[in-house]
Amino acid sequence: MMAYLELNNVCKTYGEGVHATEVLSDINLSIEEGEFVAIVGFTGSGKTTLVNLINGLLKPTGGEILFKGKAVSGTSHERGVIFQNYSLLPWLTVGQNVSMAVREAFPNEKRKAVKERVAQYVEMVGLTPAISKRPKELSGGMRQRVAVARALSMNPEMIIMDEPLGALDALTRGNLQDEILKIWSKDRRTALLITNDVDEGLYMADRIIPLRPGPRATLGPEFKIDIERPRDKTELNDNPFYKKTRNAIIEYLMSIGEERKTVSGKVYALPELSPKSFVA
Ligand SMILES: Nc1ncnc2c1ncn2[C@@H]1O[C@H](COP(=O)(O)OP(=O)(O)OP(=O)(O)O)[C@@H](O)[C@H]1O
Repeated sequence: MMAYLELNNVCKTYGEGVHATEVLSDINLSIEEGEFVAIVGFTGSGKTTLVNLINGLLKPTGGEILFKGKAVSGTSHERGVIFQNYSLLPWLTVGQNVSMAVREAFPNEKRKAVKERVAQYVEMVGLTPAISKRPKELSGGMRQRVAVARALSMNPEMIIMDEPLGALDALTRGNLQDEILKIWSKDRRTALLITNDVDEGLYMADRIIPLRPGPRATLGPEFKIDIERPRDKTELNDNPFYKKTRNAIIEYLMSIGEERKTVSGKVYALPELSPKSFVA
């Protein structure tokens, strides 16, 4: 069977000649429709580059990226991205930020239908009372909710998340994880989450794949997260499979971190690995 998203021997080099840096090297990834995959990577290892390649903002230097069997060329509303920095337009209200996306994705939709769709997604992320506010009047968590609403309002088949919750406090982060999971499980959109937080990946994904540190970053072995959904954070902490998998991933990340350090003399920041007390 053809995979839903497929990366075959994908490489990405920035610059040319002596200034060339191969950021990603030989990336092979295959995601099935409806799957939730998390890629856990080190800071600066090329996570955003990978997102932009899959999204179609960047072209691979080598290899191919197939979405539903066709080579990705440019961005598409079929793939919605939630960026790490919200990227809201500061002079527009919450409703207007979402509306812009809706009109772009559904150019033929009538005003009333657009308005209804905007209201629906703003409601979904619990921001109806703030619909007329501008980004500067919102907290970081609220802004990220707008970004989530905006990406989902375009009704993408696949949701790509580039460290979407990195800047948020633990409580807000937990709430938004749950909201994204709720939306994802409702119609099982294919989802790709890029994160530096192993626990976030363990809580949300079906599979975790480490991105080895760059330059020439490549994907490591996958870890399957065979834990029933919906998952309960408090129970997860006592789940032997969860503990075993978490340890295995962390051990793997630490070992490649050490390897790189001795190879390049450079220090790479590790993803968040410390044990966490989950907020229920
Ligand atoms: N347009 C560009 N030109 C040259 N080098 C670039 C460009 N974009 C990114 N890089 C380099 O590629 C490497 C990977 O960058 P990228 O932003 O993909 O990493 P990241 O894992 O998303 O980082 P972070 O965790 O800090 O967000 C970095 O060393 C960066 O300096």
